[in-house]
Amino acid sequence: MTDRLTIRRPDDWHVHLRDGAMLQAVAGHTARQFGRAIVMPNLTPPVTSVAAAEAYRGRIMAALGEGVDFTPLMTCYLTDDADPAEIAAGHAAGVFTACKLYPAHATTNSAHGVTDIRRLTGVLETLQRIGMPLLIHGEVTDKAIDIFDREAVFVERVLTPLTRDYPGLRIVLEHITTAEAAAFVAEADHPIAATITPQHLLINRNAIFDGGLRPHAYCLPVLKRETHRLAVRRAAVSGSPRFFLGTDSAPHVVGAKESGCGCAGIFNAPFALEAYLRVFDEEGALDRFEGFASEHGARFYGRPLNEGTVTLVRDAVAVPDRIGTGETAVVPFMAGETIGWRFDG
Ligand SMILES: NC(=O)N[C@@H](CC(=O)O)C(=O)O
Ligand SMILES: [Zn+2]
Ligand SMILES: [Zn+2]
Repeated sequence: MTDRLTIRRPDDWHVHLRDGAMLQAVAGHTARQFGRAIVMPNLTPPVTSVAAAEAYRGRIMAALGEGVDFTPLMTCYLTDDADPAEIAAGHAAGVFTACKLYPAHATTNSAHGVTDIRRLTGVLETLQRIGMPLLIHGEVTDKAIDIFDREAVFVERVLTPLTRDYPGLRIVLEHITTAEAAAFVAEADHPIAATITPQHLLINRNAIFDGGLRPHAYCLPVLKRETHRLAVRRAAVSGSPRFFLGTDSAPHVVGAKESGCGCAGIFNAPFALEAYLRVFDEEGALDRFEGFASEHGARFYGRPLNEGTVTLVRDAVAVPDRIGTGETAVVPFMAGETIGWRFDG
């Protein structure tokens, strides 16, 4: 039995670092484990300009303080009026790493998102031409579609034609949750990849209703049934370079979760690597963990692999019930549970 695992320093290819007091509270958790992270732009207001992204990057670095070796990779939130010239300029200047497509009203802070992908023709042509990745929250927003089917329907109705119309467009389907999404990404004759969260690997939709309503297990795309969790797990440990780590760590203050209309989002940053490693351990795939955590994403994004390493040790680590106080009090993923691995730095 392997009791100690050292891998190249990993990256988080999908994270919400928020702003203000919450940014101060959570940024260090991500920077402690990861060398780089793709930072989601769904602030209020959203990050839609080069200037806003540069300012946000500055606030992230200020929150971390001096001497922290961490690179936030910034993204541009696409709206119906997104300007291809601004996006291309931001990419050329090294400010924008990717663009993020939120279908309007699909998830937290997506009210300014895209109402119809056909409005993005100029943007998509530009992204394809300059090789800039399009990151997608892949759910249809049609209220007539059952919430558990919205990702699979998105793959069929939106993603399939998108890959046909833009054969060179680099796409990351974010936080996949279904067998349909995993199969599409694995098999498509297209430059496409997917991020996978720890929660979609470790729990299924029963967790939302386990003895009562569990708001801290609620995220979007919503957890699916067990067969989907198993399909996503197989994809993660398959060794395919198209699947890589993206925590989707999405903190909401405890009162916003434990509410008559609780926010979607699971805060998993403090024990992210430990949670993922548990999955690879259970699957007998420890030898594939480094690819998933530290190599596949960097290669897809055309970035060098990180220097340096991190080490995880087999150990009983208790996840606290709550982290922080007041306006930054959050309940972490797996609160009150014990994880079998400890991050050793
Ligand atoms: N995943 C979530 O449930 N929530 C995210 C938004 C998102 O990634 O869709 C958030 O910003 O809170
Ligand atoms: Zn999302
Ligand atoms: Zn997210």
